[in-house]
Amino acid sequence: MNPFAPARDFLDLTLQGHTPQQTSWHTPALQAQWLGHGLLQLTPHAANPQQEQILLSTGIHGNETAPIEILNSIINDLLNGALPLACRILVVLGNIPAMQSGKRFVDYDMNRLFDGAHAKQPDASEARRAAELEQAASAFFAAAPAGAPRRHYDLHTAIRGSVFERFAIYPFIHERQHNREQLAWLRAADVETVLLHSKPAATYSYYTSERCGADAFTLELGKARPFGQNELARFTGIDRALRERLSGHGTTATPDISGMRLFKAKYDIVKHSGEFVLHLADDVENFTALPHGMTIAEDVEVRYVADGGEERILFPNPKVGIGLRAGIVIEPASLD
Ligand SMILES: O=C(O)CCC(=O)N[C@@H](CCC(=O)O)C(=O)O
Ligand SMILES: [Zn+2]
Repeated sequence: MNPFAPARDFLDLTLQGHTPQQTSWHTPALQAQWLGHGLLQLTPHAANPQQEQILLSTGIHGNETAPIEILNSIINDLLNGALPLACRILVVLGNIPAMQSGKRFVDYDMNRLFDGAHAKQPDASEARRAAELEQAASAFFAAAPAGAPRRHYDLHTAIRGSVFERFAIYPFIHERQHNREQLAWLRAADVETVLLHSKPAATYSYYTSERCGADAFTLELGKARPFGQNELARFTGIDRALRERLSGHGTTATPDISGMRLFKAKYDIVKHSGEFVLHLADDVENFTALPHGMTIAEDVEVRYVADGGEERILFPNPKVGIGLRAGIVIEPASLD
């Protein structure tokens, strides 16, 4: 039986904006619960209470389609029994109107609206959805057995190409250590570069890390392309690693993170006004080194100048809204 019929599957149903005829059903291996548009919870019948609780989100930016396709294919395999499920998961397809129109966002970048920031943009269509996604994450983790590890992988692709093709962003954490087992798993997923954020942010991964106690990551898995135009062969590492983790085989007792490239955020380049100018061409890739003394960007009363020769640029984007981050200057780091 296909619970999403006449839609093909969960993604198809979500893009069509339909509600399934049944919102809760069983397969021989699991219970599925459709919790709302783009929200699907799967619980294995034979759950070990100490097993991980994993939130998998994607489509927070509607044009970042490769991870949406990958996650949908994993869901299909869990539902049809081709892939065993060992842990309770919540799947979130984030910005559905933006996915339908192939855009990063409709009114406002959703990944700047979490941790309460939605209250400051009440007119943006994304504000209500960000509040819903916070609530979905909080309810999912609140219902987890005490002591079960909590994870959140927020899957993205980036606007620009990248010197290091795949990378993770580790939200700023308070009074916790960076989780080496998680880093080793990322390495096994071919994600060998990690940016350690240095301050709180209004992103979904910061929200679940800070408010839900999850080991949370924003994963940048390649370059953003429209549905159907992704070279899925470039995403086999994360596909394999997620499948292993969900079926209970992903953890390593002796985490090895040797050879991983670690960076930390030094400061944000902020677009303060319409006068903002970025002195980096459109084809400059993420992680490009910034020579000492180079003017990276200028705005009214501020010049951003590279210092020391070890700095690199991440997410340069002069088209962001005023007041938002137009790039991050990063530098090499080591673990605490
Ligand atoms: O390619 C870009 O310029 C942006 C890619 C992207 O969406 N990145 C995330 C990173 C989130 C974080 O800093 O944790 C974002 O900008 O929301
Ligand atoms: Zn994104």
